[in-house]
Amino acid sequence: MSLAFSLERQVALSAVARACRLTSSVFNKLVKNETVTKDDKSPVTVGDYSAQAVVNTILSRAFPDDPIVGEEDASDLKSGTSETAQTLRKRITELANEALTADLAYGDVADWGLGPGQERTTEELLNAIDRGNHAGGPTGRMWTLDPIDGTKGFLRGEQYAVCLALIVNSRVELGVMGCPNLPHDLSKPDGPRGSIFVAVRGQGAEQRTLTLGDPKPLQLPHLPISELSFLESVEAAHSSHSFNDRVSSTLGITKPPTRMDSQAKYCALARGDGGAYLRMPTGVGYKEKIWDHASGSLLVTEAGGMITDGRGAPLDFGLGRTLGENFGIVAAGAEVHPLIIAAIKQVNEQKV
Ligand SMILES: Nc1ncnc2c1ncn2[C@@H]1O[C@H](COP(=O)(O)O)[C@@H](O)[C@H]1OP(=O)(O)O
Ligand SMILES: [Mg+2]
Ligand SMILES: [Mg+2]
Ligand SMILES: [Mg+2]
Repeated sequence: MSLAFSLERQVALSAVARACRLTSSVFNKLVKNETVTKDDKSPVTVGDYSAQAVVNTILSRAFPDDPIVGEEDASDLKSGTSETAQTLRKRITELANEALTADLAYGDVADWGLGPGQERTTEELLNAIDRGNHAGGPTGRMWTLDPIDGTKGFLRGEQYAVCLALIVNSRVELGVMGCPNLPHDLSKPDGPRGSIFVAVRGQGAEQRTLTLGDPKPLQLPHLPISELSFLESVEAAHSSHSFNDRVSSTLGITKPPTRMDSQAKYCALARGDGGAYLRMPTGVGYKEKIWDHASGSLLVTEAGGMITDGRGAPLDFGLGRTLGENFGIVAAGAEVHPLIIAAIKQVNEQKV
């Protein structure tokens, strides 16, 4: 008898591993005009588009009936007539095809449309990106993809993650994250780096190499307050650093926060770095997206930790493309999590 979601896990690992090779190689070659600004003022690069094209192409071939909720869409790319738009389309086609046609590697199956000779046309690849336009919702199977989470970190040469999760009836069942720049040891930032993380509900969490070898099970250690350090965003606009400071003081945490872009924070947490991830909104109005938390939330719970919003409510992945009214994120070891929720309440009460 095979384990639940074993095929989905194999496909997702293969897709994320290929996307990570693409994003790592594109970083060194990015040139002017390969990064554009979206309507919400956030950046998107040829790396984000090509990685979404690669992952969606593989998913569509392996699971043709599964909808995908992906961050990027190709409408501007398809309609653009400028020289920049034409260059972007050409680059995305080259990069995605390079990744899709690379030799079969560990776990790959040629039937997924991979390997030499499996080139796609520009139109096919842009349509694959747009397979990510699903609206989400409470029932059925769906994948959610952030092809580059933490694009600002990616552009700085710092942390980012390729994040893919399978949601069934609002519940995350499988999560895979590739972190090409994450140091194996955070205290040695110039040492070896790059890992892929995977979790399946009820089957635990593990860390592997970027070529999917050497699986290591992950278990969140119990860290006393004296050893805790909050994992938080680099970008001050994405989560409130000052609020975290106040929660930290309330809890008696003395270690400085560890700032890191993207869902790499969940990966660091799951393997025992930091001990807690706190993300409180900087203002009203921003709704967290499901692709920004689905894979990370399962990784943390399968490593023995807990995750809720800032008020202690469960994250709701069945409301559409966003987490709806969930307010902030708290992820930590099971012993520390309730203490953080209590400290947040205390800080909020002091404010009024
Ligand atoms: N105002 C905001 N508040 C919270 N998160 C945001 C905000 N704007 C963008 N984000 C998202 O936060 C995530 C990165 O988080 P972090 O700063 O912790 O790395 C990205 O997915 C980013 O979206 P985007 O992918 O569009 O850049
Ligand atoms: Mg992204
Ligand atoms: Mg993101
Ligand atoms: Mg983005």
